[in-house]
Amino acid sequence: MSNHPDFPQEQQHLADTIQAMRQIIKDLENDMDERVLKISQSRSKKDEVSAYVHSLMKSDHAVKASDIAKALDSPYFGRVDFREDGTGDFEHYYIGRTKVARLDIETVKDILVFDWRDPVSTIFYECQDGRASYEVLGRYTYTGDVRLKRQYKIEDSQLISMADDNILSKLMNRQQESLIADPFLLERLLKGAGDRLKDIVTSIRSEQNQIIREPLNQVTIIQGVAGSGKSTIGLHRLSYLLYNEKLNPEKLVIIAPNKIFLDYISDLLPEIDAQDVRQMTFADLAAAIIQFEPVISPASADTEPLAAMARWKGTPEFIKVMEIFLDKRLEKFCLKLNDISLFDGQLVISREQQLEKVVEGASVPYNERLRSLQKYISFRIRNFIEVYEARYKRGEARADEKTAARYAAEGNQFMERHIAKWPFLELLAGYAGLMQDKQAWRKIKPHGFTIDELTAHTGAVLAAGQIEQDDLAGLCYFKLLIDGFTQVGKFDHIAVDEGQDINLLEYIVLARLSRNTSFTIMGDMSQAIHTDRGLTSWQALLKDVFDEAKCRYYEVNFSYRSAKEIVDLFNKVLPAGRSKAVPVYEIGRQPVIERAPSALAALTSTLRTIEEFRQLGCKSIGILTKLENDSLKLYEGLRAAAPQLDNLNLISGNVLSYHGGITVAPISLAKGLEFDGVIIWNAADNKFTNDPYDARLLYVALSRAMYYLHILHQGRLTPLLE
Ligand SMILES: Nc1ncnc2c1ncn2[C@@H]1O[C@H](COP(=O)(O)OP(=O)(O)OP(=O)(O)O)[C@@H](O)[C@H]1O
Repeated sequence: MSNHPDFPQEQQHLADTIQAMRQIIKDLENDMDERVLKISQSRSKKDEVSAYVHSLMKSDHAVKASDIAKALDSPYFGRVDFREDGTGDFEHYYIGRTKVARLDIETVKDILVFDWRDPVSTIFYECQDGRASYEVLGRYTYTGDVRLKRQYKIEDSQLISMADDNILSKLMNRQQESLIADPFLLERLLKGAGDRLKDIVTSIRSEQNQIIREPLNQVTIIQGVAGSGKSTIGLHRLSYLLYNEKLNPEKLVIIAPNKIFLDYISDLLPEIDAQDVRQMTFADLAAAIIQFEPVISPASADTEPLAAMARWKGTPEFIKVMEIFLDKRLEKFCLKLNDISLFDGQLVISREQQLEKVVEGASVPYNERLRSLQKYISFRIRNFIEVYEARYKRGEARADEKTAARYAAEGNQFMERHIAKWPFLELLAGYAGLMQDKQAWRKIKPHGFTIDELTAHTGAVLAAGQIEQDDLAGLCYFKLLIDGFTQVGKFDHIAVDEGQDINLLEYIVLARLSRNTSFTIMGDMSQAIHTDRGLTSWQALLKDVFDEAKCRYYEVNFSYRSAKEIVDLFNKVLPAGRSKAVPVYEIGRQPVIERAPSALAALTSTLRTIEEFRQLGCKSIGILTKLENDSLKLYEGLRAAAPQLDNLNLISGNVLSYHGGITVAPISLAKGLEFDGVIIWNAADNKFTNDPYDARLLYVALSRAMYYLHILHQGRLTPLLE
């Protein structure tokens, strides 16, 4: 690539750019010095507005100077030559991670490098067969010819290599032989998993670019096969939205399945300027809503009828029960309301007046209704006493000090006694009460469990001071109905990863926290491996939660993670009717399937394979088991058999961070992660039957591997792989 005929020219361009960048940094620094002077001059003239503007500009320039300085090593990675229809010459646009522009921008030539998130950069990512267009502010569209698309590898301010026009879209038409010929992408894909998810700014594909640049205020759903870059695209989209919509990162949140996954994506966020975006699991969010850290019951609902109950608790039907419960309670309260007569009959608050206060407003929370009546009564009483006191102080004949004191005491006493009997609801007690109110459940016709089973089970867990994972959404919604979401502000955008594992009620809670129903939801229905929670289909989500929202649904089927040999294998275990993954590169080594006559033999083979993978250059190795217990035993077995193994880590439910190296993990917790090499600990037929649940679990396991896969089975091999 360095023998490209334009190489010397590009070297010169790079040198010129770097020199210009240094000059811009100097100009920015000079400008900052001048601003310091101007700030103090403005202050001495008591012109705080000017001082404020100068200090804003100063900090803005400080950030720019630091960003440009960081970009000196590698100012850009791409270039496109574009001529808008109806205009004269082709313009060269250089694309990098940071915008580099002179202080005064008079023409486009003053922008030396465009940020990858700028509208024009779309040409670089999406140019198809010599034509491209880009949109600015969602209103202006520029269309034209693309003469050249060029990629660069620049390190330490030196041009290492370059290549022209390798557009995946051309290859996409050749589905049969869809392997990518783009050397830059190939190099990137062969780089290995490393410890954390990586940014793909330099190699975003056309179909990914479209998703990243979807408008803010809509529900964007990305359904994609394993390794298709859903998490990566979703996070780049956040970066794009922050940059273009000028959002406050604190108002963006990523909801991910567990802490391990959050740790796994943590390195990528600063790379794409999204480090301040909030990151939490649904349980974290629930704790913020209900305002205490719940003790989650360790028992899992993986057997029927517990799983069926847990599934049901994630449906909108549960809301109906809560509403009936609260409506009835409010109705009962209203029935008990009577005219209030105080102060020798001089103050009467009629039942109708009180009722009006209680039923006022459409979606006022239950406790708030009571509180508003309380405030109203208290106001009327205070008002009466104040007016009476004023009358007596003015010396009016029919008012005296003694009566004023008596009225004040009567008012206070009344408020205390009267309100004490009101049925205000505390969250947990109220939720427990819901489980005891048979009337509220009357209309529910459950499948796979009885209402008595559900209410007794949930009541017992609550009585033990615990909460089940599957009650969190219900508790949040109950909180909404009784107090509202007063403590958690609304988010400008919510990104949900592994979105298939979030149930409808959880989505309903999230939707109530979203300012403009602005979501990016990434997931894969083929990876729905929880029997007790999650979605049954994206259609159900669109219909039951987002029926009134603007929605955009994407399917991505290219698998960028795994080599063709691995993709071919995991495609085999996918249940019929599911979209197959399309591989984009191959490695030339088939996965190995090995029968181990005993657990000891499997352990020996695991150690041998680890060594072999290391020889092949694997930095990260995953050893995956079906169950968490198996992982624990295997980890201990490996520790005992090979104490010298360095960086051997176990992932279990209470582990919060991911360390890379050799990871022993149950498949459910390895979801979302990837490894250079994967060993499946036991793919025997008694572990993975023909059941669709087992098929999905195995699919997740196999698709964690980038290059190498070794499948052990103790006993007969699972029919899924035969
Ligand atoms: N355009 C791209 N250029 C380079 N690498 C890419 C690109 N798109 C995706 N990848 C790589 O593909 C791998 C899989 O990406 P990611 O983990 O985001 O996929 P996913 O769809 O969320 O996977 P899963 O659902 O299986 O967890 C990552 O290593 C990512 O860096």
